[in-house]
Amino acid sequence: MKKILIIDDEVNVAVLLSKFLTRNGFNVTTASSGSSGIEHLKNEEFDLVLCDYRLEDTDGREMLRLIKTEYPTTGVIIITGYSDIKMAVELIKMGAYDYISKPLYPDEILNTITKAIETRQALMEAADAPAPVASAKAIKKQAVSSNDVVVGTSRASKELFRQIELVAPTNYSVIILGESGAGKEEVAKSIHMHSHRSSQPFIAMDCGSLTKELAASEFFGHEKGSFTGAFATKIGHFEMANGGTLFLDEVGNLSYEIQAALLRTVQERKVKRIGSTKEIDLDVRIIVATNENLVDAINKGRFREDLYHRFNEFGIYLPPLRERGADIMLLAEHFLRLANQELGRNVTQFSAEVIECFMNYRWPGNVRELKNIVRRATLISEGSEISIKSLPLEISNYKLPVFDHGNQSNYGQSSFQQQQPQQDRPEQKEQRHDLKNAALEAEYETILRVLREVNFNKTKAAEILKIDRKTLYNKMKAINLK
Ligand SMILES: Nc1ncnc2c1ncn2[C@@H]1O[C@H](COP(=O)(O)OP(=O)(O)OP(=O)(O)O)[C@@H](O)[C@H]1O
Repeated sequence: MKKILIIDDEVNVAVLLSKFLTRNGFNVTTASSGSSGIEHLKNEEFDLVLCDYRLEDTDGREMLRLIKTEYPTTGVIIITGYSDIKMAVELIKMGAYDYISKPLYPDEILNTITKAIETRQALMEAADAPAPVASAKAIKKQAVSSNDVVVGTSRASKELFRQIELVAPTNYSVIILGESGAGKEEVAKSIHMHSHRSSQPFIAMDCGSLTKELAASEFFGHEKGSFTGAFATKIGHFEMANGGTLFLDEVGNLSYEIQAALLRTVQERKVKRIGSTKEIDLDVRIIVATNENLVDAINKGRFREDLYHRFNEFGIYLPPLRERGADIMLLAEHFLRLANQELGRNVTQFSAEVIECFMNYRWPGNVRELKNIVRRATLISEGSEISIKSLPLEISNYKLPVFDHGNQSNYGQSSFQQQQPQQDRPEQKEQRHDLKNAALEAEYETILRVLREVNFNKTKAAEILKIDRKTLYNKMKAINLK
């Protein structure tokens, strides 16, 4: 069970947070002052410290400095009031994993904590087992990295990493094209990690979940009182990424107006917070990702051609997982190691049948789907090997596509017939009847089913599930689908 230390002198906040996190499976200790927090840290090891910025006997900056020096592997998240956001950005640069602003929202807290713990795990694992993962040194250098990156051995991956190495040291803007879940954000992080900006921030924005109203303020920030609801000054993502890299995911979803404002900012290399007259100089490298061909979006009048050319100084195509043969098992083994660590299991291998299934399956959700399948299989496996019984039926029953007129395998042809799932196996039925997790399990299954139906297109999935994209995004993160 992951251990969290909450340091907050507002006892009500600490108690509420502690109850919430305990309900969500964490082992929580609270401290009402900086000094008692330090005592706890001396006595036991914590995965994460949640520390309020304003403490009576010290402050978040001092606590962070101390924790990073004495307990460098412990993650730190700072809790701030609205007016402390600028300070929070500096704290992140000093090594805090993230900050959470008050008022605190459960979804946000849980997501941030989960990511922070994943990062810690990834860093510790990188230190233990460097190959075939990118070197521990490279990963540690990029404090923003949330995962180890497996460098594939397939021809497609070798070409991909050649391109990453080629473009990383330059200041070129890059467009990464690839299916959902193929690892576009990981590619962006790798470019950042291999660039001279690696010690500076890497800021990722999911443009798909931005509403029109929010977008400008998220990109450019705003001054307190500049519009109704602007209760405090907000730093925009451009400003946060200054000196480093700004990664815009699903950039094709941005509205036309925001595209115009983006173009101006990129051309002028200056940003002004909404409601401010002060221009701030920018030195930001932009990397964008898309799962649709932006040229089609231009032809349909949804994407500005001038902005496209600004972004397209270098283009990288990230092939889908099904075209990256040898990488599949390399990634699967990596995710097995992560899952063992996370779940405290000792599953050491995949059965031959599982390997065959993995190599044949289409992986519409790409690396994200593989990660998720391996994690679930590790959880429900009883022995030291992942057997075919631990896979969902749509994967274990997946057969190689065949020609209509024969049974010769012909993967990727349009004339294939996919075999229908067989009856549920009794073992799987039993495993599903765990009442405690029934609601979560049902939500998980529904989200996963819908995502599969729409080839992991989050916008379409959110529409079908009748939730907004941001909520879907948060739920995917909470159940480890992101
Ligand atoms: N080479 C890799 N090594 C390790 N993990 C990877 C690799 N590629 C992808 N992943 C993992 O797979 C998941 C999906 O990757 P990522 O978020 O980068 O995909 P994406 O293409 O940006 O997805 P989306 O289009 O939905 O935003 C993440 O959990 C990521 O850590």
